[in-house]
Amino acid sequence: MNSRQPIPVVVLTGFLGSGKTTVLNHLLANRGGTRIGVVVNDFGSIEIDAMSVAGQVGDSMVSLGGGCLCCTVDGSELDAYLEKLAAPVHRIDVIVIEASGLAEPQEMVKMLMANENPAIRYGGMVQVVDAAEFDATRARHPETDRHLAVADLVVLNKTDRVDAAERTRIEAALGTLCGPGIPVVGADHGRIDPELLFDRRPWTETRGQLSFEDLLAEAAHQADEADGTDPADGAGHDHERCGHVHAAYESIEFVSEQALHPRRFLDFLDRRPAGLYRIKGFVHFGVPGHEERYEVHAVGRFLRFAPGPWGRGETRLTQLVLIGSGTDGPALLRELEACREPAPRQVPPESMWGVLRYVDRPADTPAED
Ligand SMILES: Nc1nc2c(ncn2[C@@H]2O[C@H](COP(=O)(O)OP(=O)(O)OP(=O)(O)O)[C@@H](O)[C@H]2O)c(=O)[nH]1
Repeated sequence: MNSRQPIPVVVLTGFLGSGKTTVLNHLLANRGGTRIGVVVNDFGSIEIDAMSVAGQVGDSMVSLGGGCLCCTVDGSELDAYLEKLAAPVHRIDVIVIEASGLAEPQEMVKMLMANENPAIRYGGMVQVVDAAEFDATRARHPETDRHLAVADLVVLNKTDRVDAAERTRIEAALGTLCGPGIPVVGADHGRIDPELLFDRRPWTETRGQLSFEDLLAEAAHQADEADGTDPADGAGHDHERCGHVHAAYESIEFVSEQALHPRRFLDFLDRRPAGLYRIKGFVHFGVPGHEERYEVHAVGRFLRFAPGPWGRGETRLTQLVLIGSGTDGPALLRELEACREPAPRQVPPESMWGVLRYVDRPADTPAED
């Protein structure tokens, strides 16, 4: 008999680029001995979020790319993964679902409420809000207010990007938009107290995180046994007709084995159209002295690069996901192709200066708790 309590499933939502992956990585890094099951839902088919989370914790999650979970017709794709994560053998304490930045939170909650698996229970919705983009996001998407009204906890993230008066103004606005008594927690780089989401176990009880390979192997096996369909293939999404926020957005992917020229790429970023709201991914410049993998994030006009090591044996690829509304996808791809550089070793290192202006210096980077 299973005497365990149902495992809470927490939904982490928030508009494109608000900081969901940053919050999730912070929780994973500060989980103590708690075992967290993670479901990451990327909008694009290149799973940048999944890669960013995996890099943080050593591949301990399930990734559902290629569309918003909220459009899954019957929720069975999600149910199958939750069932897998909730199996007693994994001894998971809490499951966190990072929704895509364009997901409809209410739909996700409905799907979880309808789940009849006694091993899990809905554990609440955390909405991440970008303080610097608060007004712009609400203007662009009036649905934001409706999403806030159903949140159980609001994380007002990127407080480092607004001054005290602006923060007070946003907190007051959130106070009226959120349900009565809903906590609004300010955060810089997603650093919230993990206890807000789950009871942290002491490190002495640590049993390690679940391996991604374990999950995939078992999921593939179950899919074979069922009807031969792959639960990770994103089937069932109907972005055109669902009427959700993401129906107005398109996602474009760019992959290049050739390096990108730093100046040409930065020019591309400087000229990016206003409708191209989000860019994320990894860039290979290959310029002498700058051979690292550069993670890039653009959120509205905000731009950051973060250099880091390539994984062992990892192919040096540029992989970008561009998400926008009313953008000309083929033209953007042509512009990116023109950024390719066949001889990066011959590119002078000072060509990187423009990129380096957007790298946070160590003093800017918050220390972990
Ligand atoms: N200045 C500042 N930047 C932040 C903060 N939190 C996150 N960022 C940066 O914002 C960018 C987007 O953060 P993510 O965590 O990837 O956002 P997300 O909500 O997961 O993005 P999507 O999955 O595309 O919706 C990254 O460059 C982060 O480093 C913060 O508190 N302050």
